[in-house]
Amino acid sequence: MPYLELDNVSFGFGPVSNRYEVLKNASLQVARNEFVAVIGFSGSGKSTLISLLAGLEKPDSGEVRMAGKPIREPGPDKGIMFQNYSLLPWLSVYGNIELAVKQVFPEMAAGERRDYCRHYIAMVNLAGSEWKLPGELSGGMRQRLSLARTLAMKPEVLLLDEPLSALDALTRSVLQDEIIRIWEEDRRTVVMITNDVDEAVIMADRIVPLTTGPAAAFGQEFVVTLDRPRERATLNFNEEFKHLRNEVTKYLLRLNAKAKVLSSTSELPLPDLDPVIPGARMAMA
Ligand SMILES: Nc1ncnc2c1ncn2[C@@H]1O[C@H](COP(=O)(O)OP(=O)(O)OP(=O)(O)O)[C@@H](O)[C@H]1O
Repeated sequence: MPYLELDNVSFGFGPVSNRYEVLKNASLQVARNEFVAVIGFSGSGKSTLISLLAGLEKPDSGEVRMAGKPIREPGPDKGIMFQNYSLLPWLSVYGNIELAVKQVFPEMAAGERRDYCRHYIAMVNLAGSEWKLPGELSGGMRQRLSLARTLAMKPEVLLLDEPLSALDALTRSVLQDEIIRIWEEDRRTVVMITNDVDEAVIMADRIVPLTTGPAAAFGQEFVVTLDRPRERATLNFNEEFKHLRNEVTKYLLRLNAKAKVLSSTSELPLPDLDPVIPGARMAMA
């Protein structure tokens, strides 16, 4: 049985009469402790997918399930990490983590909580910065803090919504390695949204493209069989890595080309308005 599942899910925004359909009949199955990367173009519905998996949105039809039960609301069993950090700016590194830990483990004794928070701060290499405010941290450090906070809540499922997209290439690769190192030590079920093919191949067990919207669904999936740990320095010379990267890229380009053809041949409904003629007086009813 899959651990996390989207079963024929459709979801849109707006009133029924004029609904913008983001996902249509989308189905995805994620095994327990699997690391799945969902890749897609901007606007295809990736963040919407994360909101559905987190229980922040409900499908119009179909069902989203975790461990066989419908997901009805957000909860600490589903940890989300957004690209914009969502940290509390008035709390220190330690304070941000402690607040989350207090919410999830209210019965934890003060001494144990201190050690627990420090453990996660050290895990993401932020020891020494624990009394700094988010505003005093670099973008990469904020992402680390956001990751530590999510992990400290011990969620069963990690939902990562383009967690590294705001970072420069170097910091991004350091954090990719860090997320993988932590995941390998303490495996969880992960769904990571990304728009970066290399990131998906380096990190994931499986890559699932989202077709271009509207009415997006999941396309052809790619299984990543590269051994772990994956050594970034040697991957560039690895034939399997290069082949997979090319295949995923080619597939995404085909999807994009198909979407362009469809949008150029589909008819656009125009509003039924009288043209405005410069200089003409408007008739008042
Ligand atoms: N609250 C909303 N109300 C109406 N439309 C929305 C809302 N949120 C998203 N959309 C629309 O739904 C579609 C999918 O949005 P979503 O944010 O899921 O895409 P995305 O793939 O995550 O995009 P990006 O990669 O640019 O962040 C877009 O066309 C967007 O305009």
